[in-house]
Amino acid sequence: MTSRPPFPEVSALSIGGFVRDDTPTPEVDRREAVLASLAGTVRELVDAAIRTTVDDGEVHRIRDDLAGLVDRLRASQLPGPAGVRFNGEMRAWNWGNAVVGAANAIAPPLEVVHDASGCHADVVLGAAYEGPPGLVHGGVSAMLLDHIMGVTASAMRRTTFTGTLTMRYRRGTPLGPLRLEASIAREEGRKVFVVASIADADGVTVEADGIFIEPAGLRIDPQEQTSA
Ligand SMILES: CCCCCCCCCCCCCC(=O)SCCNC(=O)CCNC(=O)[C@H](O)C(C)(C)COP(=O)(O)OP(=O)(O)OC[C@H]1O[C@@H](n2cnc3c(N)ncnc32)[C@H](O)[C@@H]1OP(=O)(O)O
Repeated sequence: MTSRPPFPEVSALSIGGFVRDDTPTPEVDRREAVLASLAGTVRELVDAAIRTTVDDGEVHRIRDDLAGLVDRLRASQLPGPAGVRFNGEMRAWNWGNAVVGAANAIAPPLEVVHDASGCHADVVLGAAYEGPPGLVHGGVSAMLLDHIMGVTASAMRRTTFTGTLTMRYRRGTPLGPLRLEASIAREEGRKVFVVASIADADGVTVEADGIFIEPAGLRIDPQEQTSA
């Protein structure tokens, strides 16, 4: 669910940990849309479950119905997490990602947009992300900022890991519509210094700065990856 800037030459990319998978892009797009549709409904389910006031008997009947649906999904499963894959056109997909995964109902999902100064994302956080009453959980704020800062640091041309992440919670972040922004402050060798914020309609609620590091020896030429 991340918008893509123009691709650099494949040989210029550093994609440690990604798995080369030569599924054609139209097929990736088709399957992603199918799984996103399911995740959207599951996300609705999570919100509905949190906020339901139906009686106990109805809750138990719904639970039993859902257990049957889980069994149907379990009929064919990946052996582990979804991972991150990319094909020869550098179409990347990370359907299980906690923040942007198309198949992950836990992900809001964040739709990260690359812009002239870095990245931004508009998101609406509902009851599933609550910490203090009516406010976003501080760990959720950190998770979303970590992701958009990592995407900003990687700039779709290198792999960076979060080294240090510092948060300043200036005031409570209300559930509802929010805007995240991130930009690169400076770079020193393999270290990328990123600043970011979350804002509501009244201004910034959380500020973050982080050091994202391109690990030594993690540069992997995607041409050398075997199809999986
Ligand atoms: C097409 C491509 C698209 C890609 C899109 C991807 C988007 C993904 C978005 C995902 C977003 C989500 C993102 C996530 O969730 S990433 C998941 C959370 N992060 C981790 O799991 C990272 C775990 N740690 C490590 O892997 C290593 O320790 C790292 C990689 C961090 C460094 O290990 P490495 O062995 O390489 O380091 P080095 O010892 O050679 O030191 C190198 C320099 O760095 C300095 N340093 C070291 N550690 C830290 C530190 N903790 N803070 C500050 N600075 C540190 C050090 O002093 C030195 O500086 P200098 O002396 O040179 O000045």
